[in-house]
Amino acid sequence: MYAIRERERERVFILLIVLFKTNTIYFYLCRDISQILSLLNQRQKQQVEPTVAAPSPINKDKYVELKIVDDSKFNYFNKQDIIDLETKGYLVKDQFLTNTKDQQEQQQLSIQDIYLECDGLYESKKLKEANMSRGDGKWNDKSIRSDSLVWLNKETNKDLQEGRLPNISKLLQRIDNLRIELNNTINYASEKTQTQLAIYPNGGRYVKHCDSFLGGNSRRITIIYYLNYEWKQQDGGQLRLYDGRNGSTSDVDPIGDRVLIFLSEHIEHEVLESNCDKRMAITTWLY
Ligand SMILES: O=C(O)CCC(=O)C(=O)O
Ligand SMILES: [Fe+2]
Repeated sequence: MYAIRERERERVFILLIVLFKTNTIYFYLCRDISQILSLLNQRQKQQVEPTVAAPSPINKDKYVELKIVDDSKFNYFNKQDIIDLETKGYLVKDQFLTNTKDQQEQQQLSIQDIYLECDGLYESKKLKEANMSRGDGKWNDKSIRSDSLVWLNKETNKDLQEGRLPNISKLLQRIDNLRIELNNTINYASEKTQTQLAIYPNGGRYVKHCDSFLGGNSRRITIIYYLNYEWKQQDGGQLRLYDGRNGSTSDVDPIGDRVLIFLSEHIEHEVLESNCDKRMAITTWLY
């Protein structure tokens, strides 16, 4: 009798030890999982503000100093545009395709034809989901950046090289004329460019960011050509521009045939939620 009780006590004791140990293991497991979760959380927070702050303006009135050296070369731009770029950091030009002094240019191109070519690229799956990169990290999170894109650089894009995108090619030439005009009128000295087509699906957005990193690449000007020629207010997808000096914001509607130009290094911006089927824009960066 006594021996049986002794054995039972032993069993209970062993059971208690086992329970204690499994609890300990459970405790450590929980601790590790919560550490992993908090690390993931921290990373997610970093993703929401993925860029370093934009550099300060040279003074409170001007982001940069742009000096007009030859105003006879103005075609798309005028003196006020240059002042806007210096002081507000951005400017908007509407009816881009027809608003040129060049008579021939006015006739040549229709936004519908450009849109159709872009849509063709999308439908033939030439666009890839965009990544965000910062330092050596790369993220792909739809709630942060939801567009898909294709690079439209002549050096690398076969469709452009082989003449399959005649309307887009003409548009790119017009956009490049802006670069040449800046070089001629304000000595901008920009030789290198980079261009992409980006399409946002319904519900898409791109959180606040800066196109150029301090001490990183050297994108100086962002030129965006909007393609939604039937855009309506309820389609949303405005580009919110932040004024780093006083925190004020300006929302630019992504209206078709509109060109938005801003200082890549200074103007932080955010694509607000888009509610149309495909929000399309072609963006060129001047280096
Ligand atoms: O499409 C836009 O309005 C801006 C897109 C943008 O900010 C970007 O691609 O860096
Ligand atoms: Fe951007």
